[in-house]
Amino acid sequence: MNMRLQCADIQLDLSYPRIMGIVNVTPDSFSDGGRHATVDAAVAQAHELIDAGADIVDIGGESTRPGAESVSVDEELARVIPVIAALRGCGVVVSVDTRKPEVMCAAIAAGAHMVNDVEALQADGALEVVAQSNVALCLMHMPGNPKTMQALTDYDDVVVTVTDFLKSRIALLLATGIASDRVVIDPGFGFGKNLTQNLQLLKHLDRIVTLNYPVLVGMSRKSMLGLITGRSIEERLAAGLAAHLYAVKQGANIIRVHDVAACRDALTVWKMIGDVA
Ligand SMILES: Cn1c(SCC(=O)Nc2ccccc2)nc2c(=O)[nH]c(N)nc21
Repeated sequence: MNMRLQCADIQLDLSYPRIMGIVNVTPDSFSDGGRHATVDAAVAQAHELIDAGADIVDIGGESTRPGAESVSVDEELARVIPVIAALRGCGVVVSVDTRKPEVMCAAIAAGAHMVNDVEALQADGALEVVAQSNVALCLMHMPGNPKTMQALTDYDDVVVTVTDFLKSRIALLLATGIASDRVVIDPGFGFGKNLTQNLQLLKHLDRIVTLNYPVLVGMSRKSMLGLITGRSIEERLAAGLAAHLYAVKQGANIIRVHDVAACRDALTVWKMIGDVA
């Protein structure tokens, strides 16, 4: 696996696991509802996560939870672009979490270093937009779309299906001329997978790691953890740390989390063990 991820003008050293902090710029995330307040709160949240040790902040304007309402291009632009612009020069990798090529284009122009696309750049025009840039690209597996994915859990072997999907997306990007040191892959925990399938993807994550690209995983607060522990969304930190450390043990390189400070401590312990003789 290439140990340095090209994120526009930032090279991210992946010789040890990195943390992607989650920033939701969705009014439902902040009680006040007003967009200006939402943007300001999101910028403040990003700085909090950076201070807590995030190596990447992932700025998302459209919730992709099962059955979530889709957001117009203009609304998503109005939410995420001001936040990305405000983070210019913040010192960490700024990622835009979007499926829309128009949002990718504007985000890259506003200074984003990475595109995190839960649909793996399948939207018309997405490939062309990112091919003109040097941003890092996270390709995640999701069957169908957020509205249909939960009905699409009939896999013969979920690990084979996900691995084959990621292989095909990588091949397409390389054929488009995109440099391999920009590509990150992600099995998409919770996207069109039942509990058993999520656990199989975690247990056999090494088979995705052997594709020889950096692997990003995101299980933070997700329902798979709730199903196992019975905990509510606010109470899933311990379960999330356990799951993410198992993924790191299997070779995951980037962990997408809400609770950056806790994850930082867990990965600091991990790194110390790795660095000792
Ligand atoms: C944007 N995005 C998401 S959003 C879903 C989520 O956090 N749901 C959720 C959050 C909190 C509680 C319950 C569910 N998950 C991933 C992921 O696993 N990988 C990559 N690359 N991007 C991702």
